[in-house]
Amino acid sequence: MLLTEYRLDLVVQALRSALKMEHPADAVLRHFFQAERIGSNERALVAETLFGVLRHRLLLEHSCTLDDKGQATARRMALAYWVRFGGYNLRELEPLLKAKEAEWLGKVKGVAGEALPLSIQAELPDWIVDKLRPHHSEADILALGLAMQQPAPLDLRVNTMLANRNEVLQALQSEGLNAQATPWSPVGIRLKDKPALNRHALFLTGKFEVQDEGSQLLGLLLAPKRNDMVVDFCAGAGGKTLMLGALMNSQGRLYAWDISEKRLANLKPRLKRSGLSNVQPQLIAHENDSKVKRLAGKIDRVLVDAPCSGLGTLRRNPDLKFRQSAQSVAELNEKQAAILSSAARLLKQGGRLVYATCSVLHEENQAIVEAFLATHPSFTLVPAGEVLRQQHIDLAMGDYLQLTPQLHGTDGFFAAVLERTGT
Ligand SMILES: C[S@@+](CC[C@H](N)C(=O)[O-])C[C@H]1O[C@@H](n2cnc3c(N)ncnc32)[C@H](O)[C@@H]1O
Repeated sequence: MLLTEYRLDLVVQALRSALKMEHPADAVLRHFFQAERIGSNERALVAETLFGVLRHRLLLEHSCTLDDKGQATARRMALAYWVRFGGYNLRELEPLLKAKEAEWLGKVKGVAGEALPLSIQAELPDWIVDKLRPHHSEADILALGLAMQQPAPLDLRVNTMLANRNEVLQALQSEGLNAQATPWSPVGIRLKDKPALNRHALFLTGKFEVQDEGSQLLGLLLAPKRNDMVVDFCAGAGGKTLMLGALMNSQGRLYAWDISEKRLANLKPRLKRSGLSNVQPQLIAHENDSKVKRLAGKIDRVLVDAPCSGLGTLRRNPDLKFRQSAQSVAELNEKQAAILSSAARLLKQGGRLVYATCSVLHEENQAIVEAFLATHPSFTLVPAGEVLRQQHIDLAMGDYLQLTPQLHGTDGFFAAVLERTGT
């Protein structure tokens, strides 16, 4: 796309807001597009550059120190991004450049990435590298960081209440879309490109929903049965609730709880499309809400999709690594432990709970589960690998489900399967 002063100016305006990190990048972009009525080419350029800059922010900031100006302004970050990652050459940028910028950008192009510190190569701030180091090799941290710099594909889940995977797959392929069955989830479809699907007839009629394959595997680990009583404790807008409801064939009862009225409201239209009639969305005040006491010991399956740092979703939300911090993770850890121990009260003997996050940090994952097991002797860890085998899913895992983009092509997910074996 031709780069003009006008287009650069739009990009700089959007980036200035995003780089403040006061709001999530996708919200910044939404507000920007509402305020600026711009053409589709400009929208694509602004979105691509904004997310690209956030993905590569550490290297770009380093690049901004390579001349005597040294400042990482929105303009310089955008120019450096275009030269280094956007596929533009200096000649294409020339008409936009001020004195000495061409010289500086020549240096940016030549930076040898391999010689930079791990944090910059992996595009993970120091506080995240520090948290990963005790549990991962440097090579693994780098592989994770590099995989998180790639945009994610678009995964769909076929709603088995209304369609089967082949039918949806064939329909999408016949429209010329590059669609493949996902490797592990039997109800998933992966699209290589990211077409806008929110007006697609199969979406509007509830035959598919957008859901990462990793998230689908969490539902398959919980494996609710048709007439079970199930609680989705942190249901949000219901990404996983809808899958659980379909796995139950719209039978039994599925409570979708959350403390956020807004998120539960977003579940309503999705629920309507899905054709499910076994889901009951309910607002709870906090994890010790009286509803927990009322249903204690009565529930067959509980999903705790805990609030977390979201660091497993950096492909989609690259700004999270700058919006979270060691302190916010510590606060989340307290919440995660409190939610897990309260939710566990719901289970009847023999019942199953899945604790899950979309984080790659040990302290949000294994550490929470280990501390729970140490203080709750009536619960036993069931190896996730074993549950996957029972579900005929050919994915090798040990005690925990641990998914990463570099190994599995999914977002980063963690899950532990716990069973109430005692009273
Ligand atoms: C990871 S998100 C859930 C995403 C959702 N399960 C999905 O698949 O779309 C975590 C959710 O936990 C909710 N939450 C936070 N604190 C909670 C609490 N104390 N009890 C229940 N839900 C809580 C948040 O509002 C948020 O919607």
